[in-house]
Amino acid sequence: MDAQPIIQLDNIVTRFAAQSVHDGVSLSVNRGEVVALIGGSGSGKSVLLKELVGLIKPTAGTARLFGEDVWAADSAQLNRLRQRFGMLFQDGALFSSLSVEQNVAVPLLEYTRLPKAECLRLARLKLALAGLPESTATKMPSALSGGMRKRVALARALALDPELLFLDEPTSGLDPISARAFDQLIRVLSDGLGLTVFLITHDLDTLLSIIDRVIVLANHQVLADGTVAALKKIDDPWLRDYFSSRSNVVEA
Ligand SMILES: Nc1ncnc2c1ncn2[C@@H]1O[C@H](COP(=O)(O)OP(=O)(O)OP(=O)(O)O)[C@@H](O)[C@H]1O
Repeated sequence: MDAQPIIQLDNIVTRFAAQSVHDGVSLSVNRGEVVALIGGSGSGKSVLLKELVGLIKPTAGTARLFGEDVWAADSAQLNRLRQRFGMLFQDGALFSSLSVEQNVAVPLLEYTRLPKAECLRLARLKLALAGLPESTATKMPSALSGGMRKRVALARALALDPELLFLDEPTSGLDPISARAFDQLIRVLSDGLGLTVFLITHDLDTLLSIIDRVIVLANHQVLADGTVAALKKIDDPWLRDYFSSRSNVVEA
């Protein structure tokens, strides 16, 4: 195992005008871990993810990926970093005017010098990795179910063989069976490819089935960091509410 964390946030402070979102958030994720970030609506989970991938600049503190300070990196360094992680946005963010295989080929065309035919061939391999049948490759995203579109977005996030995957609410909008199948796919990919996964979720089933560690954001800071079993023992009102409002799932 790499001694250096793959993700490291130190003392992140985020303010939007008078609104304080983060006030000294520190956390780290090691290679091969599957870690979930949870917290109430508006607690700053998505903003933290955006700060990590170079989309929103924190007011203070450092965000490191693979040991490199994201916000001190020049554009060439940032480009290299971007090729080492994949990101699955909440809505999938597929290009509606491109076919499924063309969507998955976008990062390959952008970041490699491979000929287009080779990019499309690799795209079809990634679609298979994401559990999609060959017949989906030439379809348009609008012809697929929500679960299949998520898998296409996952295939695209895997296009450049990333070491790290960011997922923003991967199971939102999926029926329970598709959600569990998607969870298992993430775990299989993490175990099989040694992928490090950092995801935002509200889905307790995801936490219970595939997550190694959970980090809780509340009151602008990290409230807790540990396994689900450890978190359930913490005497905190937010955590108590979180688990009790979902107790039927926990018992099941
Ligand atoms: N670009 C922005 N400019 C100003 N305020 C923002 C911006 N992005 C997010 N915010 C604010 O920061 C706060 C945290 O937002 P964020 O989307 O990170 O919450 P979240 O924890 O992901 O919530 P949810 O679970 O509902 O998705 C919110 O109050 C939001 O309105």
